[in-house]
Amino acid sequence: MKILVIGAGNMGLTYAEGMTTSALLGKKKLKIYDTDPKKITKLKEEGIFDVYNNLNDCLPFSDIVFIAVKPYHCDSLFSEMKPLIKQEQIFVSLMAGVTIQSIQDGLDAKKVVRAMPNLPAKVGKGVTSYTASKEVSKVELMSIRHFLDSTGTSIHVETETFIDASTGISGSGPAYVFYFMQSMLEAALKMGFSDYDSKVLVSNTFEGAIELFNQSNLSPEGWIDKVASKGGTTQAAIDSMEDNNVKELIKDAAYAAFDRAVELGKEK
Ligand SMILES: NC(=O)C1=CN([C@@H]2O[C@H](COP(=O)(O)OP(=O)(O)OC[C@H]3O[C@@H](n4cnc5c(N)ncnc54)[C@H](OP(=O)(O)O)[C@@H]3O)[C@@H](O)[C@H]2O)C=CC1
Ligand SMILES: O=C(O)[C@@H]1CCC=N1
Repeated sequence: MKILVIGAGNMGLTYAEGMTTSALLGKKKLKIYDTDPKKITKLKEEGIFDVYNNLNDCLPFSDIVFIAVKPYHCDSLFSEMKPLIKQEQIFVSLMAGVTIQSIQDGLDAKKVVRAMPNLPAKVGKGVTSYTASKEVSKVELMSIRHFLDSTGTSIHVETETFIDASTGISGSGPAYVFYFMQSMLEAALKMGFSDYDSKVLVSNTFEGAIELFNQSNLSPEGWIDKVASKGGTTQAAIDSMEDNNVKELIKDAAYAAFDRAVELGKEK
Protein backbone atom coordinates (compact mmCIF):
# COMPACT_ATOMS: atom_id res chain seq x y z
CA MET A 1 0.00 0.00 0.00
CA LYS A 2 1.35 3.44 -0.96
CA ILE A 3 0.95 6.10 1.70
CA LEU A 4 1.55 9.82 1.36
CA VAL A 5 1.61 12.31 4.23
CA ILE A 6 1.11 15.96 3.28
CA GLY A 7 2.65 18.37 5.81
CA ALA A 8 5.82 17.35 7.68
CA GLY A 9 5.05 19.36 10.82
CA ASN A 10 4.37 18.28 14.41
CA MET A 11 1.48 15.99 13.57
CA GLY A 12 2.28 14.89 10.01
CA LEU A 13 5.81 13.85 10.87
CA THR A 14 4.70 12.17 14.09
CA TYR A 15 2.12 10.16 12.19
CA ALA A 16 4.56 9.37 9.38
CA GLU A 17 7.11 8.09 11.90
CA GLY A 18 4.49 5.89 13.60
CA MET A 19 3.27 4.44 10.33
CA THR A 20 6.74 3.39 9.11
CA THR A 21 6.35 0.33 11.37
CA SER A 22 3.22 -0.82 9.52
CA ALA A 23 3.28 -4.20 7.79
CA LEU A 24 0.77 -2.87 5.22
CA LEU A 25 3.49 -0.66 3.74
CA GLY A 26 5.34 -3.76 2.53
CA LYS A 27 8.85 -2.83 1.43
CA LYS A 28 7.78 0.61 0.24
CA LYS A 29 8.93 3.72 2.02
CA LEU A 30 6.27 6.11 3.16
CA LYS A 31 6.09 9.29 1.06
CA ILE A 32 6.08 12.71 2.65
CA TYR A 33 5.40 16.07 1.00
CA ASP A 34 6.01 19.55 2.38
CA THR A 35 6.59 23.01 0.95
CA ASP A 36 9.32 24.09 3.40
CA PRO A 37 12.74 23.70 1.67
CA LYS A 38 14.58 23.37 5.01
CA LYS A 39 12.34 20.51 6.15
CA ILE A 40 12.71 18.81 2.77
CA THR A 41 16.53 18.95 2.94
CA LYS A 42 16.62 17.61 6.51
CA LEU A 43 14.18 14.78 5.78
CA LYS A 44 16.10 13.78 2.66
CA GLU A 45 19.33 13.63 4.68
CA GLU A 46 17.67 11.40 7.28
CA GLY A 47 16.60 8.96 4.56
CA ILE A 48 13.61 7.46 6.43
CA PHE A 49 10.98 8.59 3.92
CA ASP A 50 10.64 9.25 0.20
CA VAL A 51 10.56 13.03 0.38
CA TYR A 52 8.81 15.29 -2.15
CA ASN A 53 8.43 19.01 -2.74
CA ASN A 54 6.21 18.58 -5.80
CA LEU A 55 2.72 17.09 -5.63
CA ASN A 56 2.85 15.85 -9.24
CA ASP A 57 5.58 13.39 -8.29
CA CYS A 58 3.82 11.79 -5.34
CA LEU A 59 0.06 12.40 -5.15
CA PRO A 60 -1.02 10.44 -8.26
CA PHE A 61 1.00 7.42 -7.06
CA SER A 62 -0.54 7.08 -3.58
CA ASP A 63 -3.44 4.95 -2.30
CA ILE A 64 -4.00 6.71 1.02
CA VAL A 65 -3.22 10.39 1.55
CA PHE A 66 -2.94 11.84 5.06
CA ILE A 67 -3.45 15.61 5.19
CA ALA A 68 -1.71 17.37 8.08
CA VAL A 69 -1.46 21.05 7.20
CA LYS A 70 -3.00 23.83 9.28
CA PRO A 71 -6.72 24.30 8.57
CA TYR A 72 -6.12 27.76 7.03
CA HIS A 73 -3.72 26.24 4.47
CA CYS A 74 -6.16 23.61 3.24
CA ASP A 75 -8.03 25.64 0.61
CA SER A 76 -4.91 26.49 -1.39
CA LEU A 77 -3.63 22.93 -0.91
CA PHE A 78 -6.95 21.47 -2.15
CA SER A 79 -6.81 23.58 -5.34
CA GLU A 80 -3.32 22.23 -6.05
CA MET A 81 -4.37 18.65 -5.32
CA LYS A 82 -7.69 18.63 -7.17
CA PRO A 83 -6.40 18.12 -10.76
CA LEU A 84 -4.15 15.25 -9.61
CA ILE A 85 -6.45 13.05 -7.57
CA LYS A 86 -8.17 9.76 -8.44
CA GLN A 87 -11.61 8.69 -7.18
CA GLU A 88 -10.29 5.45 -5.64
CA GLN A 89 -7.83 7.31 -3.39
CA ILE A 90 -8.69 7.72 0.29
CA PHE A 91 -7.98 11.05 1.98
CA VAL A 92 -7.46 11.04 5.74
CA SER A 93 -7.61 14.52 7.25
CA LEU A 94 -5.91 15.13 10.59
CA MET A 95 -6.96 18.79 10.51
CA ALA A 96 -9.01 20.28 13.33
CA GLY A 97 -12.46 21.46 12.33
CA VAL A 98 -12.31 20.91 8.57
CA THR A 99 -15.45 18.96 7.65
CA ILE A 100 -15.76 15.90 5.41
CA GLN A 101 -18.13 17.82 3.13
CA SER A 102 -15.64 20.66 2.61
CA ILE A 103 -12.84 18.16 1.89
CA GLN A 104 -15.06 16.34 -0.62
CA ASP A 105 -15.99 19.66 -2.24
CA GLY A 106 -12.44 21.02 -2.19
CA LEU A 107 -10.90 17.91 -3.75
CA ASP A 108 -13.87 16.68 -5.74
CA ALA A 109 -13.29 13.35 -3.98
CA LYS A 110 -15.66 10.93 -2.27
CA LYS A 111 -13.56 8.75 0.05
CA VAL A 112 -12.70 10.88 3.05
CA VAL A 113 -11.83 9.97 6.64
CA ARG A 114 -11.70 12.63 9.35
CA ALA A 115 -9.42 11.79 12.23
CA MET A 116 -8.39 13.66 15.36
CA PRO A 117 -5.05 12.43 16.69
CA ASN A 118 -2.92 13.75 19.53
CA LEU A 119 0.77 14.37 20.05
CA PRO A 120 1.62 11.39 22.33
CA ALA A 121 1.50 9.50 19.01
CA LYS A 122 5.19 10.48 18.99
CA VAL A 123 5.85 7.80 21.61
CA GLY A 124 3.25 5.31 20.36
CA LYS A 125 0.73 6.46 22.98
CA GLY A 126 -1.54 8.62 20.84
CA VAL A 127 -5.30 8.36 20.77
CA THR A 128 -7.17 9.08 17.54
CA SER A 129 -10.90 9.36 16.97
CA TYR A 130 -12.11 8.88 13.41
CA THR A 131 -15.18 8.77 11.19
CA ALA A 132 -15.62 8.33 7.46
CA SER A 133 -17.77 9.31 4.50
CA LYS A 134 -20.21 6.60 3.40
CA GLU A 135 -18.12 5.93 0.27
CA VAL A 136 -15.28 4.43 2.35
CA SER A 137 -15.89 0.66 2.55
CA LYS A 138 -15.61 -1.40 5.75
CA VAL A 139 -12.48 -3.11 4.43
CA GLU A 140 -10.88 0.23 3.53
CA LEU A 141 -11.76 1.57 6.97
CA MET A 142 -10.04 -1.44 8.55
CA SER A 143 -6.83 -0.57 6.69
CA ILE A 144 -7.12 3.04 7.81
CA ARG A 145 -7.66 1.93 11.40
CA HIS A 146 -4.55 -0.24 11.14
CA PHE A 147 -2.50 2.87 10.24
CA LEU A 148 -4.12 4.99 12.97
CA ASP A 149 -3.39 2.26 15.53
CA SER A 150 0.29 2.25 14.54
CA THR A 151 0.54 5.51 16.53
CA GLY A 152 -1.31 4.27 19.62
CA THR A 153 -4.99 3.49 19.89
CA SER A 154 -8.08 4.68 18.03
CA ILE A 155 -11.85 4.93 18.48
CA HIS A 156 -14.46 5.02 15.74
CA VAL A 157 -17.16 7.66 16.23
CA GLU A 158 -20.43 7.92 14.34
CA THR A 159 -20.56 11.65 13.66
CA GLU A 160 -18.23 14.56 13.02
CA THR A 161 -19.57 16.30 16.14
CA PHE A 162 -17.67 13.68 18.13
CA ILE A 163 -14.51 14.52 16.16
CA ASP A 164 -14.87 18.17 17.21
CA ALA A 165 -15.69 17.07 20.78
CA SER A 166 -12.64 14.79 20.95
CA THR A 167 -10.55 17.73 19.75
CA GLY A 168 -11.57 19.40 23.04
CA ILE A 169 -10.71 16.32 25.11
CA SER A 170 -7.82 14.38 23.55
CA GLY A 171 -6.60 16.43 20.55
CA SER A 172 -5.84 19.54 22.60
CA GLY A 173 -5.81 17.57 25.88
CA PRO A 174 -2.04 16.98 26.16
CA ALA A 175 -1.64 20.77 26.40
CA TYR A 176 -3.99 20.87 29.43
CA VAL A 177 -1.89 18.20 31.13
CA PHE A 178 1.31 20.15 30.32
CA TYR A 179 -0.35 23.29 31.71
CA PHE A 180 -1.01 21.49 34.99
CA MET A 181 2.56 20.14 34.99
CA GLN A 182 3.96 23.61 34.33
CA SER A 183 2.00 25.00 37.32
CA MET A 184 3.34 22.27 39.60
CA LEU A 185 6.89 22.76 38.30
CA GLU A 186 6.67 26.48 38.99
CA ALA A 187 5.39 25.77 42.53
CA ALA A 188 8.25 23.31 43.15
CA LEU A 189 10.83 25.83 41.93
CA LYS A 190 9.29 28.51 44.14
CA MET A 191 9.58 26.14 47.11
CA GLY A 192 13.33 25.97 46.41
CA PHE A 193 13.82 22.68 44.54
CA SER A 194 16.38 22.57 41.71
CA ASP A 195 15.22 22.30 38.07
CA TYR A 196 16.20 18.64 38.05
CA ASP A 197 14.50 17.73 41.32
CA SER A 198 11.35 19.67 40.35
CA LYS A 199 11.15 17.69 37.11
CA VAL A 200 11.66 14.35 38.90
CA LEU A 201 9.00 15.17 41.49
CA VAL A 202 6.42 16.36 38.96
CA SER A 203 6.92 13.85 36.14
CA ASN A 204 6.93 10.83 38.49
CA THR A 205 3.83 12.12 40.24
CA PHE A 206 1.98 12.26 36.91
CA GLU A 207 3.32 8.93 35.70
CA GLY A 208 2.52 7.16 38.98
CA ALA A 209 -1.00 8.58 39.18
CA ILE A 210 -1.78 7.53 35.59
CA GLU A 211 -0.43 4.03 36.25
CA LEU A 212 -2.62 3.70 39.37
CA PHE A 213 -5.66 4.90 37.43
CA ASN A 214 -5.01 2.51 34.52
CA GLN A 215 -4.47 -0.51 36.75
CA SER A 216 -7.73 -0.16 38.68
CA ASN A 217 -11.45 0.40 38.27
CA LEU A 218 -11.38 3.32 40.67
CA SER A 219 -12.48 6.76 39.42
CA PRO A 220 -10.16 9.76 39.81
CA GLU A 221 -12.42 10.90 42.67
CA GLY A 222 -11.96 7.50 44.33
CA TRP A 223 -8.19 7.90 44.10
CA ILE A 224 -8.38 11.45 45.49
CA ASP A 225 -10.10 9.97 48.56
CA LYS A 226 -7.23 7.51 48.99
CA VAL A 227 -4.63 10.31 48.92
CA ALA A 228 -6.53 12.75 51.10
CA SER A 229 -6.57 12.27 54.87
CA LYS A 230 -9.31 14.04 56.77
CA GLY A 231 -8.08 17.49 57.77
CA GLY A 232 -4.76 16.82 56.01
CA THR A 233 -2.60 18.43 53.33
CA THR A 234 -4.31 17.04 50.21
CA GLN A 235 -7.71 18.20 51.43
CA ALA A 236 -6.25 21.68 51.86
CA ALA A 237 -5.13 21.62 48.21
CA ILE A 238 -8.41 20.19 46.90
CA ASP A 239 -10.41 22.71 48.95
CA SER A 240 -8.32 25.50 47.45
CA MET A 241 -9.05 24.21 43.92
CA GLU A 242 -12.77 23.76 44.66
CA ASP A 243 -12.98 27.28 46.18
CA ASN A 244 -11.42 28.60 42.96
CA ASN A 245 -13.76 26.59 40.73
CA VAL A 246 -10.81 24.89 38.98
CA LYS A 247 -12.85 21.85 37.86
CA GLU A 248 -15.48 24.02 36.17
CA LEU A 249 -12.78 26.14 34.56
CA ILE A 250 -11.11 23.05 33.09
CA LYS A 251 -14.46 21.90 31.69
CA ASP A 252 -14.96 25.36 30.20
CA ALA A 253 -11.52 25.12 28.59
CA ALA A 254 -12.36 21.75 26.97
CA TYR A 255 -15.59 23.27 25.62
CA ALA A 256 -13.66 26.32 24.33
CA ALA A 257 -11.52 23.94 22.24
CA PHE A 258 -14.60 22.00 21.07
CA ASP A 259 -16.32 25.26 20.04
CA ARG A 260 -13.17 26.49 18.32
CA ALA A 261 -13.00 23.26 16.27
CA VAL A 262 -16.56 23.85 15.05
CA GLU A 263 -15.69 27.48 14.30
CA LEU A 264 -12.54 26.50 12.35
CA GLY A 265 -14.69 24.32 10.12
CA LYS A 266 -16.88 27.32 9.28
CA GLU A 267 -13.97 29.76 8.86
CA LYS A 268 -11.73 27.97 6.44
N1 LIG B 1 -0.08 19.54 16.81
C1 LIG B 1 -1.01 18.76 17.36
O1 LIG B 1 -0.89 18.31 18.52
C2 LIG B 1 -2.22 18.38 16.57
C3 LIG B 1 -2.46 18.89 15.31
N2 LIG B 1 -3.57 18.50 14.61
C4 LIG B 1 -3.81 19.03 13.28
O2 LIG B 1 -2.71 18.73 12.46
C5 LIG B 1 -2.55 19.74 11.48
C6 LIG B 1 -1.11 20.17 11.43
O3 LIG B 1 -0.76 20.72 12.69
P1 LIG B 1 0.75 20.82 13.12
O4 LIG B 1 1.47 19.60 12.68
O5 LIG B 1 0.75 21.17 14.55
O6 LIG B 1 1.21 22.06 12.22
P2 LIG B 1 2.67 22.38 11.65
O7 LIG B 1 2.65 23.82 11.27
O8 LIG B 1 3.70 21.90 12.61
O9 LIG B 1 2.77 21.49 10.34
C7 LIG B 1 2.17 21.77 9.11
C8 LIG B 1 3.20 21.54 8.02
O10 LIG B 1 2.55 21.65 6.75
C9 LIG B 1 3.36 22.48 5.93
N3 LIG B 1 2.54 23.07 4.87
C10 LIG B 1 1.86 24.24 4.86
N4 LIG B 1 1.21 24.39 3.68
C11 LIG B 1 1.49 23.29 2.95
C12 LIG B 1 1.11 22.86 1.63
N5 LIG B 1 0.31 23.59 0.86
N6 LIG B 1 1.57 21.68 1.20
C13 LIG B 1 2.38 20.92 1.99
N7 LIG B 1 2.79 21.27 3.23
C14 LIG B 1 2.33 22.45 3.70
C15 LIG B 1 3.93 23.49 6.89
O11 LIG B 1 5.02 24.19 6.34
P3 LIG B 1 5.31 25.69 6.90
O12 LIG B 1 5.81 25.51 8.29
O13 LIG B 1 6.33 26.21 5.94
O14 LIG B 1 3.99 26.42 6.84
C16 LIG B 1 4.33 22.57 8.04
O15 LIG B 1 5.54 21.91 7.80
C17 LIG B 1 -3.48 20.88 11.84
O16 LIG B 1 -4.55 20.92 10.93
C18 LIG B 1 -3.96 20.55 13.24
O17 LIG B 1 -5.30 20.93 13.45
C19 LIG B 1 -4.47 17.60 15.12
C20 LIG B 1 -4.29 17.08 16.36
C21 LIG B 1 -3.16 17.41 17.19
O1 LIG C 1 -4.45 23.49 18.48
C1 LIG C 1 -4.94 23.00 17.47
O2 LIG C 1 -5.72 23.65 16.74
C2 LIG C 1 -4.58 21.59 17.08
C3 LIG C 1 -5.77 20.68 17.06
C4 LIG C 1 -5.68 19.83 18.29
C5 LIG C 1 -4.34 20.09 18.79
N1 LIG C 1 -3.72 21.00 18.09
